[in-house]
Amino acid sequence: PVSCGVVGTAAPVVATAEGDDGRWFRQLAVPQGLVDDLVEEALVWCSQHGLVVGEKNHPRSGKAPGVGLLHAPFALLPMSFPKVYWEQALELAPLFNELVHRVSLDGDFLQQTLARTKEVDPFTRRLLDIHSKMMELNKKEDIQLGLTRSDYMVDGATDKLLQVELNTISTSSNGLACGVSELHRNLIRHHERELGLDPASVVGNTAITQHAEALATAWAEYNNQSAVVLVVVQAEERYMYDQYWITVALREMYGVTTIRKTMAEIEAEGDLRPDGTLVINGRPVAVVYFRAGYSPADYPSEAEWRARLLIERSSAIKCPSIAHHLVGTKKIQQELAKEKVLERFLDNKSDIENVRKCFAGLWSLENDNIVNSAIESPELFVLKPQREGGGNNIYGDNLRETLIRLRKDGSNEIAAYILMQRIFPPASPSYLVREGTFVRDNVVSEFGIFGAYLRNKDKVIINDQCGYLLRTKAASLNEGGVVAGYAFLNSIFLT
Ligand SMILES: Nc1ncnc2c1ncn2[C@@H]1O[C@H](COP(=O)(O)OP(=O)(O)O)[C@@H](O)[C@H]1O
Ligand SMILES: N[C@H](CCC(=O)N[C@@H](CS)C(=O)NCCC(=O)O)C(=O)O
Ligand SMILES: [Mg+2]
Repeated sequence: PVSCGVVGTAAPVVATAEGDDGRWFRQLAVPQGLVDDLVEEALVWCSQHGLVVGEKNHPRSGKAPGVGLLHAPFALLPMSFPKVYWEQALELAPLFNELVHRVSLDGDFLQQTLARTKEVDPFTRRLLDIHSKMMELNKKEDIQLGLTRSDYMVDGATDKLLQVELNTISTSSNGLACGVSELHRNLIRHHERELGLDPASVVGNTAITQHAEALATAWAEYNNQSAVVLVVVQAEERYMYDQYWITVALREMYGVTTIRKTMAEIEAEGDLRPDGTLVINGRPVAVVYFRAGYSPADYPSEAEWRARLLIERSSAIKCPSIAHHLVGTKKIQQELAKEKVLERFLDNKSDIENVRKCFAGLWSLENDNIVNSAIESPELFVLKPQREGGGNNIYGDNLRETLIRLRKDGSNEIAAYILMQRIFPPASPSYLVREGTFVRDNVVSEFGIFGAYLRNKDKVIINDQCGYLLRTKAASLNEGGVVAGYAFLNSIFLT
């Protein structure tokens, strides 16, 4: 293993990503002769149970449901996952929910921390402008709904569970994640003897029911029986089936109506009543559930920014509010990792310790020692812009060249990025299925716990974990993400 003289934090000793050092993280073993049958059964199951995405080559698969379907990418069988990490992540969920809420209340902290980024990153600036307008209006959000997801990787060198990021907007795969654990249970049930695992060992996923419950409870808090839940979506959405799992459950379990609108449609069809009610074509909106709006691509014109401002100014419950959205930026993640900052937002010492324990190395580019280390050993770091949705990070030689360019230019563009310690999870062989065929590859996994936080003034109505997401990808890949096209949906059985 290579250690690097990274100053200012425990030197991350790098475990090799090659070879099978999976230790406790292993796909359930499957007799070689059974693989083809399992793949065929799994593909049939996906088709019959809506574990599907829109097929990217089909012209209308992102426009109309039921058109151009393809099974979602999945790992053939579940991954063993040590109970100790599962329990640690569960315990952290309500702490991160509370942290997000507390930080979202400190408008000055958000504005100051992002002030440098604002100068060089137009997207973050537009979000901050809406946030500062709300501060000028002294806009209070009595009812707050946060549907978060905290993503982790186990660092192979230290066996520590380290947070990759905290998502506060459009946390997705909450629908499909449930499907893949059902798929695995089904396969194991039909081959229990050959696979030697009790199907009940596959950890059930409560993400659909708990997200629906949180949205329905927020809708009830708004207390207008004729109001709807507005789902903000992209015009082209091949992940719509993940979203429909939540909105269909909302209707079937709670009788709550949802409407799907793009930001452009909201600008064209939306209005504010004098009492602040947001109406879309005359229908009052209780909750705005953002499944878009997290990326510059979601704001192709000023119309979309006007829609975001209209929503923010309204009395609708925003999931998330602009403040909650900003808390989820990578810059804030990096700031919260600085000494003594958590103490500003959390009271309980052991809570603070538990949160801090899962932080990986996180630095701004003003830290010359770290930038030098990263130029010297770029493979030990990840360079991150303030972007969400997967596929945005910079690695390896590109990371080194970017840092050298930024240093040479002496530009304040450095404030658009953060540097993060690269985490090397233990790798192990696994069968992965995409577009009807399987490959066997050495893989690493990223484990996310969804969180739901609902508060009405001082009353905390929900503060809980609400299901999980395991994403598995080839160990040779830098980037991750299912929508971004790198990772496969997976499930776990505890060991
Ligand atoms: N510190 C890290 N170490 C290893 N891989 C990382 C790290 N940070 C991000 N990644 C990889 O990049 C992917 C995207 O990074 P992330 O910070 O989650 O950005 P996004 O908000 O776009 O999802 C992650 O899913 C993971 O696969
Ligand atoms: N199309 C949008 C996708 C929204 C989206 O990319 N969300 C990010 C956090 S911002 C995320 O949670 N990604 C987990 C699944 C993955 O790995 O791709 C939607 O369906 O809402
Ligand atoms: Mg991510």
